[in-house]
Parts: sequence; structure tokens; C-alpha cells
Amino acid sequence: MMQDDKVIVCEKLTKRFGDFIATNEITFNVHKGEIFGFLGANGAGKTTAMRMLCGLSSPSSGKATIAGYDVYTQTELIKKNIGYMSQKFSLYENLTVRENIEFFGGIYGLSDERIKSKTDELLRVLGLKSEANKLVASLPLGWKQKLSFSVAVLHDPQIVFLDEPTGGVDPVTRRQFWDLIYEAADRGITVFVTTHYMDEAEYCNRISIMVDGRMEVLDTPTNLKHSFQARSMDEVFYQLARGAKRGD
Ligand SMILES: Nc1ncnc2c1ncn2[C@@H]1O[C@H](COP(=O)(O)OP(=O)(O)OP(=O)(O)O)[C@@H](O)[C@H]1O
Repeated sequence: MMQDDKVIVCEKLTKRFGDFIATNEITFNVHKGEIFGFLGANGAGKTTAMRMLCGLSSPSSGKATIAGYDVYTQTELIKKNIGYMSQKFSLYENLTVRENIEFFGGIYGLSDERIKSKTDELLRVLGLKSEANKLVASLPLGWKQKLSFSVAVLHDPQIVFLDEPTGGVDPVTRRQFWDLIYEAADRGITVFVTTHYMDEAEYCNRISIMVDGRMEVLDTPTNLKHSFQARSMDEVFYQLARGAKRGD
């Protein structure tokens, strides 16, 4: 791949809290349109790393650029060029589906015309036309997650960060969610995703696994299974994570 194809460039990125090193010299690149899985047991340092990559927390040392922007000095430009979805903060439950889409379109600074066409397109693609005027609170969790993802890429960001986006739903619903991820990646949106589900890990182009603040491995699911002589990603993860000191 070409040099300028890299949308995340990270070199020895570190975050300390006093004497404690939450994220320890992580070095990796992510390419345009890639689906990059960011795995690790509880407490491994994923959220801390992700917050630095999104321009929400200043690193203690190391370097990183996101969509070409520096994580120390260009955090506003980073925020304009990324989308973000987490399990916890997503949609307004007390607004309708349509109102949520319009709200986020407004936040992202899309024109009224663009918001209208995007809203119609989204409702059609998600099969939510007849639910447009229903409160988000009334939707099943799987639909909320799909809507939440669609809203996170409404402004066609260069990268979308997904923090455990599919918690609490069954594998079939998760698979449908991943169809949306593939579509976004096909459109050139880079996807950076944390998950605890190993079936989802298999869907990623490459996976990194964090152990106690360090990025222990980074490769394709196939290569990882091969080098750990494991039948599944579950086994790879277990072999790495059982040595971890942190977590619960
Ligand atoms: N503000 C903070 N001050 C001190 N320690 C912190 C702070 N934020 C995180 N930590 C510690 O850093 C470590 C990594 O936490 P982090 O939330 O990044 O892990 P994680 O991999 O995202 O785990 P999880 O999957 O549970 O969210 C944990 O031991 C946590 O207690």
C-alpha cells in the first residue's frame, strides 16, 4: 500500500496516570478503508488509547496523526474528520428516528437539503421508513445500534471509531450490523472497532490485541490463528489474555 494511504499513524503512543502506564508505547498504522479490530481484556488500555486517537485526551509521549492531523495540536480538525459511536452515548431516546438523524446532521454542519436527502436515504437503506416518526426508545436494541452507526457516518468521516458497538445483541443481529460496516469501508471510510466478541474479530481485516497496556500482536485473523496454532480467534485471545495482570 502507498505511504499516503495511512489514515492512522501511531508511534510509541503512551499515556501515564501518575506512575501507572495505561497505554504503553503502542505503534501501528491503519490504512484507508481498512477494518481494524482493537481487542484486549478489560483494563488493557483500549479506551485510553482510543480517547487519545480521537483527540479527547493528550498523550504523555509518542506521536500519532489521525487523517493527517496531529493528536497534540490539531484535535479540533481530528474531531471534524471522524465519527464516533459507543455503546453508552449514542442517540436521543426521547426523539424520533427522523429527529435524531436531523439533529446529528445539524451538529455535523450538513446543509438542510443534504440532511433531507441523507435522512430519506438512511430510512430506506435501514428499512426504517415506517418507524421514522417513532421514538428511538421504542426500537429494539439492534435497530438502535444500526441507526447509531449510520448517524456516526452521516457526514462521511474519514475514520469511524466504534467502541463495543454491538453489546447485548445476538450473533445474527451483529452480522447485520457488520454489513453496514463493510458498506462504509467500501465507501473508503476506515473503521476502528473495539469488541469483546470473537466472531466479530474474525470479520476484521487486521486485529491488534492489547495486554496490560502493550500491543502484543497485530496481524490478520488468519495469520494470528496460524502463528498461535489456534483454531479460532477465541483461542488466540485466550492464550494472550491469560497472561494479563490487569482486568477483572
Ligand atoms: N483517569 C485515569 N486515572 C487513573 N487510571 C486510569 C484512568 N483511566 C484509566 N485508568 C486505568 O488505566 C487502565 C486501562 O483502562 P482502559 O479503560 O483504557 O482499559 P480498557 O482496555 O478500555 O478496558 P475496558 O474494556 O474495561 O473498557 C485501567 O487499569 C484503568 O483503571
